[in-house]
Amino acid sequence: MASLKTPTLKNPPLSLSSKSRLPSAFSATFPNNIRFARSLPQRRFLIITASAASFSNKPTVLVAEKLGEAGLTLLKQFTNVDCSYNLSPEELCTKISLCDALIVRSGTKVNREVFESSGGRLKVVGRAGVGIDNVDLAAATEHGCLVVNAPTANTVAAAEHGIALLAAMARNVAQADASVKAGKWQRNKYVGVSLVGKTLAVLGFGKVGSEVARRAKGLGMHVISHDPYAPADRARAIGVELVSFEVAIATADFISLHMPLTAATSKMLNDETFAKMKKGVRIVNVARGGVIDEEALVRALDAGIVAQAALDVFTEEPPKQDSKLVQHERVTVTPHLGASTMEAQVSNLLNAYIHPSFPLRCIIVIHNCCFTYLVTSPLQVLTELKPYVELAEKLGRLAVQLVAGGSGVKTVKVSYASSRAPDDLDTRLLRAMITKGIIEPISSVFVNLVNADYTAKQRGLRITEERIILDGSPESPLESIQVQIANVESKFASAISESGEIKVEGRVKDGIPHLTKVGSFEVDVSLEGSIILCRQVDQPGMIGRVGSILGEENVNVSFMSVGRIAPRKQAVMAIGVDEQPSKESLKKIGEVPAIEEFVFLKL
Ligand SMILES: NC(=O)c1ccc[n+]([C@@H]2O[C@H](COP(=O)([O-])OP(=O)(O)OC[C@H]3O[C@@H](n4cnc5c(N)ncnc54)[C@H](O)[C@@H]3O)[C@@H](O)[C@H]2O)c1
Ligand SMILES: O=C(O)[C@H](O)COP(=O)(O)O
Repeated sequence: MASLKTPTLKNPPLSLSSKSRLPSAFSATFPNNIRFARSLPQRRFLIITASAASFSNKPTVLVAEKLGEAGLTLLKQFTNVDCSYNLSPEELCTKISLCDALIVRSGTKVNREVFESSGGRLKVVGRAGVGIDNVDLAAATEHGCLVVNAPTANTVAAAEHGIALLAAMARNVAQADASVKAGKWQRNKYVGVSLVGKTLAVLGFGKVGSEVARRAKGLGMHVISHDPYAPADRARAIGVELVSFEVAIATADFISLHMPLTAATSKMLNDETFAKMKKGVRIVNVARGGVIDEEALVRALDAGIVAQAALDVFTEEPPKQDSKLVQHERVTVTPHLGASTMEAQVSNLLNAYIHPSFPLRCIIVIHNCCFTYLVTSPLQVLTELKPYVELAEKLGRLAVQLVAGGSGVKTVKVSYASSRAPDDLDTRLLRAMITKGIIEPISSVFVNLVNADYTAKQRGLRITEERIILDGSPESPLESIQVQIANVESKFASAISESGEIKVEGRVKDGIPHLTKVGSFEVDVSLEGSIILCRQVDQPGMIGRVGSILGEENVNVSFMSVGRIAPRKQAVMAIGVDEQPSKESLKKIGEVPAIEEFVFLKL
């Protein structure tokens, strides 16, 4: 990561007209005229190219722990940055309701209370570092909040610290240093052990573990590793043999821990496992304190099973000053310094803000909730889908408002008609938006891609999807989207199709979502503002009568369309209005003799 610098501050923002200079793969226009990004072949990240002026309403980012200055400077161009360190849990909960994003390191507990206190405003938690064990991921998902980390920013720093601790422990550097400073000269007391030829077991052969292994090989150590999920060929490629946990701990002279803290790895080293280790084993932990049962480690040290330990991380941080483990003579400790190099501190925040995925995950998320979802797909696809995303949400909104009572929605069927091959259309985003459209009008839940499926499941809402393959040109991703709600009554009987479900269908025309079918009636009204649907007996003058009722109240009609079964038979009139008509006007519309039913729907 030494190649990561802070050059972006020197690069002028691209002008909005400079599209031709952007590699097409990363050229896209986003809401609020935010334009991202151009790639720099010589660097490994993308640059946010929106100028600060593009952001009319800057979101607020709470930076709760100290980060590199360069990254903060960059962040300040695009957001209002509130750097508030050492907040108490109560202070964090109070502040969070005013923030769109939160950036933390390992010292801040982002628990359920934090998400609950945010009142739905918090859209992204950025973890400037690797470990996300301090963030309640389930609560984040439930509250529709993305959690993003910077998984590679401090890999080398952590690996180097692991090696530093390994060597310092083997040669009693910290203890000898303290002794000399105390005026002693104890050459015999601090005789160390050599690393060369010794067996090192790396537990967790991920990013940090493999870098530690590589470096240990360079020191002449025999390196084995246990990692149930690591590919053996990746280990073999650097001369490391993957072995079982039992073999690893039984044969190692040194053990270095590099797995995440999870339910499965919690207290992985305990009385039972220490008992299976080679007598005199030495242990390094730069992963997470919780992977070791710390009391058991003290017992193993006292029993001589563990000769020495070097620890950068603790179950409780900072550990109690009188902790037996910390005070143990044969234990070397550092205050969670694994990521703390000058280089890693810069790259942490840059990784978090300039990494190809992070601007999309963070800046777009906090600028436009619709684009919360656009984090894992190529930008062109996302740009192309944008009007369909709007259409999907609006159809969901319309369909649920047509349900009598608005509740009891359990079964929704979505049909996507498209000329594209099924593999060519990822409908997750559309499904999430339909879910949002259905759930939000009838609840206080905030729905987005992160929590859509979870929220639907929680509410017992089953959404099935069907693809209708059309012949024709696959230029546009979709011809139409149809949303059907089964087993419910409608407050607008004409919305019930022949097969008994509430049915609405829409299309995108000239980039604008249109409602094109209600029940069995063809209509055509752009989905902007609000809509009045009327069923009437088809006869002259109806458009004029309703139009003048609305006109009297200065309600602007944006669109009108009539769908009928046959001349002079029943028809459905769809009227788009820019303003919400008063109750009186709606009552007057209902009193027009030819109108048999009507409904007002907010988009
Ligand atoms: N001390 C620090 O400042 C510091 C800095 C960076 C990373 N870390 C910590 O180091 C750890 C590793 O980070 P990383 O970036 O290498 O993560 P990583 O995800 O790349 O690697 C973790 C590896 O652990 C493996 N693993 C999971 N369960 C395991 C188990 N039961 N037994 C053995 N291996 C298991 C995974 O398969 C994975 O390969 C994390 O806990 C991280 O938080 C600490
Ligand atoms: O998980 C990590 O990235 C490391 O433990 C570093 O944590 P820090 O950002 O609190 O230094």
